Amino acid sequence: TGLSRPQRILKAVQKNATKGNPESVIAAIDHYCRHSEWAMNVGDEKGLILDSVVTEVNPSTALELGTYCGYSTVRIARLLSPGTKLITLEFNPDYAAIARQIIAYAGLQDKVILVEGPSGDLIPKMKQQHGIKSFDFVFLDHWKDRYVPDTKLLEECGLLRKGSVLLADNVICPGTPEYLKYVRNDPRYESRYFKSNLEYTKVEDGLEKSVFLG
Ligand SMILES: CCc1ncnc2c1ncn2[C@@H]1O[C@H](/C=C/CNC(=O)c2cc(-c3ccc(F)cc3)cc(O)c2O)[C@@H](O)[C@H]1O
Ligand SMILES: [Mg+2]
Repeated sequence: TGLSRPQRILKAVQKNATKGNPESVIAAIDHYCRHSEWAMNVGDEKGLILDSVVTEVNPSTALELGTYCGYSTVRIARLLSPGTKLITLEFNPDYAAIARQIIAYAGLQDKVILVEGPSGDLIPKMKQQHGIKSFDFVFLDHWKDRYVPDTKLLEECGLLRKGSVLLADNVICPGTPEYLKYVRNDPRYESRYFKSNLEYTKVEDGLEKSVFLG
């Protein structure tokens, strides 16, 4: 049945981007997904908000839930200071295989640890497997009904500290009503909504930035 969408995205990167140049990888994916076929990357518009939050936090430890093709993985990893790593969790082995190639094409393989498996199983192993004390920054972009359980799991595992920043994609479209209620009503979080548009469309979507107050 031919190539999968992630495989077609990888081909667009190999055809149009320059090896070792993350900006060109990002541009190649955005051009392909805007002009050829839509895909659920955070995209260029919300990507600028992601960039600004990552730059502001300048995390020593960062976690991404839901790698997909690695588009936001590349966006985040390209901004990290030397010696810091992004851990990204992906349970679909086919997507993980494509993402590894896209991350490597961008030359960012040394800044990214892609772990295959469901986040619910992997989060409790972060301390022991990767020597993580806590995460300075977490990007949530996986199944939308997993945002609340995984946030609670991060709290329970002691992986959030005073000042940890959670940034959640798609809080309007497809929407994460339970998550918005959770982070906006819980006094341990200071939340703010960044209005934007669903990737490659004019439909409203946005990112919710929530600072854990400890
Ligand atoms: C088990 C926990 C767990 N552990 C580890 N990896 C996990 C996981 N749960 C999921 N994954 C992986 O993450 C990615 C899924 C991401 C899910 N994202 C959207 O559904 C989405 C949809 C739209 C949209 C679609 C259609 C529309 F019409 C409008 C908007 C736009 C967006 O930006 C979106 O992010 C895949 O790689 C999964 O394999
Ligand atoms: Mg998303």
